[in-house]
Amino acid sequence: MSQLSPVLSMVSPQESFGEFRDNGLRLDGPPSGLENVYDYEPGGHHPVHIGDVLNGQYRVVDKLGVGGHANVWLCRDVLQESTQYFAIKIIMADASFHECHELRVYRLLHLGLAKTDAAELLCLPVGRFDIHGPNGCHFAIVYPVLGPSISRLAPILKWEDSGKALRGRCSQAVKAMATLHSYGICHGDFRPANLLTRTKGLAGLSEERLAQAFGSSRTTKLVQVAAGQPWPASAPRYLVRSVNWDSQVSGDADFGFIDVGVCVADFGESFDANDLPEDLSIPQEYRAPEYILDKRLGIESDIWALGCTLFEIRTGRRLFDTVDDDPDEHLARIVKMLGKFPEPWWSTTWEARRQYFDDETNIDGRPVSLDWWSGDVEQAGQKPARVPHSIEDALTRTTLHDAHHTMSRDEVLLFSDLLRRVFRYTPEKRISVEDILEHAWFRI
Ligand SMILES: Nc1ncnc2c1ncn2[C@@H]1O[C@H](COP(=O)(O)OP(=O)(O)OP(=O)(O)O)[C@@H](O)[C@H]1O
Repeated sequence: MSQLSPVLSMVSPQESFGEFRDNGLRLDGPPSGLENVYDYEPGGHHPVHIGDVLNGQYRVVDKLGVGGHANVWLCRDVLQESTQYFAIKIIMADASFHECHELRVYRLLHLGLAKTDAAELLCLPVGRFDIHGPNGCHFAIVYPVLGPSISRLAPILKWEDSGKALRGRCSQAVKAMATLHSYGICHGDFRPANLLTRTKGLAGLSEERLAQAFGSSRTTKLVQVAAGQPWPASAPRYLVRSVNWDSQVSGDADFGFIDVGVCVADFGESFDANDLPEDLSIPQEYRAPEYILDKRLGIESDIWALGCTLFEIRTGRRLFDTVDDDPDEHLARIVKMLGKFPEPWWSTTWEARRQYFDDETNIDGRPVSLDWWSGDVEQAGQKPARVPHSIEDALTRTTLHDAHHTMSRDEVLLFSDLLRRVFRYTPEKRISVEDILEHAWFRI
């Protein structure tokens, strides 16, 4: 979910209050990978401890992830005789309101997607309940348990032919989007972080065995800044670090609980292709130029994000990596790689263009970048340009020194051909998701 509630949409707690938000607690350890301590207050996260039973049915066994507006807990269904695990996403109280974006996933259920062959490619909810706690009322959505993001697989799995395996994951990603598009739904936030792997072998596994597999004592205590106060009901006694999937794959060919199939999650930004939103919270790197420049969204902007995602899955690198999510730098990187924008974008719409490129192109028709642009030191004659000047160049560079993502010259050419069809500036000329699936790159 990437949507912001009225209260939580404030830029950052620090900026909004002019000082650090403080609930009187601090972590007794490093904060990396943990939710914000100050989000444990009315309107924020529900305080959870390992062993808590949610809704009289789900015992919390571990933590699966931390998002902008929710924590995801690994829970065992205590009402079932056989051991079954679920992922329970508990949304912050201030984000648990009727139009909560997380609930958009139910549109997929209403359309009957759970009954299609493609259902296993989509992370669909299997239940829902509310939690009334000290910080308010929280939506809790029950999902199947998924594994790590697809983009982390290549370095941690020891595939014999990682090229083939990664193209297979790409094909599943395309099929998932093709299914959504065939139902008139755009995902809206299609990117590797929202493409998780499925899991296997969890059903029937004891909690002890699970704890052994993921390791215990991944908690960090919370302590009170001013000692002697009563412990606030709004906060847990400790925060829990999310499961470390790497521990599941450090061994041999057995990938532990990870099933390498792709499952698309997070439909919080999804929209109806016939009822387009004005805004989207997809991160800058995956935004199509027509959205950045014209605020135009549609099936084609989903396909642009899919192209970025395919590149990232296959190469392990971001295609358009920007510093500080700067839209102008992003556009400059796109132009550097794909060429001059059409009018009126080039001369009028993109106001900052003259900070990056000359008006005229060179004799090859390529845009001439201004030499002081920090993203491109080509003209200083010192180091090679840091920004790739074509898709082919990007593919060659990113895979050159990375054993997990090496590509043959033939594959570079075929994959560049596919991506050039994806990254057409005119949205209507962009390749459709069905035609992507037919491309020769998938048949290498
Ligand atoms: N079904 C699931 N199974 C296992 N892990 C999950 C599942 N759903 C989410 N996660 C993990 O929890 C993390 C947080 O989930 P998610 O990104 O959906 O939260 P969010 O608050 O909606 O995020 P944001 O608003 O930042 O996009 C994910 O990055 C993922 O690692």
